[in-house]
Amino acid sequence: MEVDLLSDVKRRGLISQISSPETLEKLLKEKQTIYMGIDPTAHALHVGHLLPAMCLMHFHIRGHTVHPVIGGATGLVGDPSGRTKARDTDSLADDRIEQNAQKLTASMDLFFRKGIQYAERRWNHEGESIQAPEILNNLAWTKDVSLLEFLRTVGVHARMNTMLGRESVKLRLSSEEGMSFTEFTYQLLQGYDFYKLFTDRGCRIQIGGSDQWGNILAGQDLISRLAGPEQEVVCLTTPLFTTSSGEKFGKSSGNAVWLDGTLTSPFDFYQFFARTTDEDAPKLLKMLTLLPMDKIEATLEEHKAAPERRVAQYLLADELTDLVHGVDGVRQAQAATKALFAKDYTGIKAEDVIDALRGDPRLVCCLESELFDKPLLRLAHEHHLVPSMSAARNLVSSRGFYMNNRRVEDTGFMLQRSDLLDGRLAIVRAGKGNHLILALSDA
Ligand SMILES: N[C@@H](Cc1ccc(O)cc1)C(=O)O
Repeated sequence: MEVDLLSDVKRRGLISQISSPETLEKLLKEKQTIYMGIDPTAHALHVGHLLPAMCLMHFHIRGHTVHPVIGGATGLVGDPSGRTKARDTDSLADDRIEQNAQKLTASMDLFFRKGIQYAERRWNHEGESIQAPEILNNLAWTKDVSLLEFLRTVGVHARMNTMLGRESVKLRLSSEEGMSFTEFTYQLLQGYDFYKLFTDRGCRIQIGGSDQWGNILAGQDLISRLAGPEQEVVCLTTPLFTTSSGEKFGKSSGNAVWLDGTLTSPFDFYQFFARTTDEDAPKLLKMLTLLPMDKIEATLEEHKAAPERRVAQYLLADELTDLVHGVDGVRQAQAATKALFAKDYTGIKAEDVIDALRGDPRLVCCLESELFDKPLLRLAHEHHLVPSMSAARNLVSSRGFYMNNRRVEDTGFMLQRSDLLDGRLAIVRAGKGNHLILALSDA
C-alpha cells in the first residue's frame, strides 16, 4: 500500500522548502516525532488549515509520532509573520485565546479521528486501527518559565542580526506602525517550543506553512546552540495555495469554509469543492486527498476528455467531504446536491437532505397543519422564495414555478401528502435556480 513518504508528499505538491533534504531522508529511515503548531486565533479549523494538516497526516498514518501543538502561549503574543499590522488587543484577550484553544483542540482531534478513518478506508488498512495523535498546548511548558530564566536560557543565544533579518520582522520594521517588542519575541517563543519538544520528546522535524520558515529556523538555531550543532533537526514547510483567481485558498465569498459541520454545513462544504476551477481541482486532488496517484491521474484523463462533466470536481468534493465529515456527510451532501440540482429525484432520502441543509435558509421544516392547509404559493411567499404573492402568481403564469420538478399551473395549488418525496419533502423552485425545500417535521 505504501509509497515512500517523502516521494509521495513531494509529488503531491505538499512541500515548499526543506532545510536539509539529506538529513530528512536519513531521519526518515526510522520512526520520527514531528510537530506542527497552530495558534488559537480562530476557534475552529477551516479549509485553509488543510494543507499543512494533510502533510502531517501523511506522517501520522505511516507510523511516525505527530503532535499538533495548540499555541495557548504563542496565541497570547501573536505571530507577526505575514502580517502588516499587529493584532488588536481584543483578539489577544486571555479568555478569548483560552476558549479558542479549547475548541481548536477538539476541532483538531476530530479532524484526525475522521481523517484516520478516511485513510484506513482509502488504504485498505488491516490490523490494529491507527490511534489519534496526542495534541499538546505550548502553555504547558511556557507558563512557568520566568522572564529571567527565559532571557538567560533562550535570549542569550538569540542573535539580534538573525532575528532582525527574518522576513516577518523586516516587513514590519519598514512599515509605519513598526513592531512591538512582544511581537518581536514571537520567533523565540516558537523556537523554544521546538527546543522543548526536541529535548522532552525527541522531536526533530517541524512542519508549518511557508510563512513559518523563519520561526521554524529560529527553533533549529536554538537547538543547535543549546544542544550542540551536531543535532539533526529539519524544518519543512508546505506551500501557501493560491487559487487560479489569485485568492487565498479557503474562503467562499469572503467567508471561511469551516471543517465544523455546525459552522459550515456538509452540503456547503461539498459545494465549495464542487465549484473548484479546472485549474485548481487537479492540484487539490493531489494535495488534499489520500487517493492513490494513479487513480487521480486516471480521473484527470477522463476529466480532460469531457471537462463539462466535472468529474475531477465531484471526486474532489466526495473525497474531502469523506475526509472531514465521513461517509454520512458524503451521503447527505450528495442527497442535498440532488435535491437542488438534479432533474431526477429517485432514491432521495429526506433525512439526508435535511441533515445536510440544517441551518440553510433554503430548508424550512413545517408542521402538517402548515404544509397541507396553506396554498403552496403562500408558503413560497411566507418563506421568502418569492418577494410577493403577485410575483408568485406571475411566475406560475410564465411557467416558472415548480414543485418536485412538476410545473405548478394552478395558483391555488395545495400540497397533498402523496406529493411529498420520501414522504417528507417538497422541493419548490422559482425560475431556474431559486429553491425552497419544505420538509414535513417528524415531530
Ligand atoms: N506561528 C504559527 C503557530 C505556531 C505556534 C507555536 C509553535 O511552536 C509552532 C507554530 C502560526 O501562526 O501559524
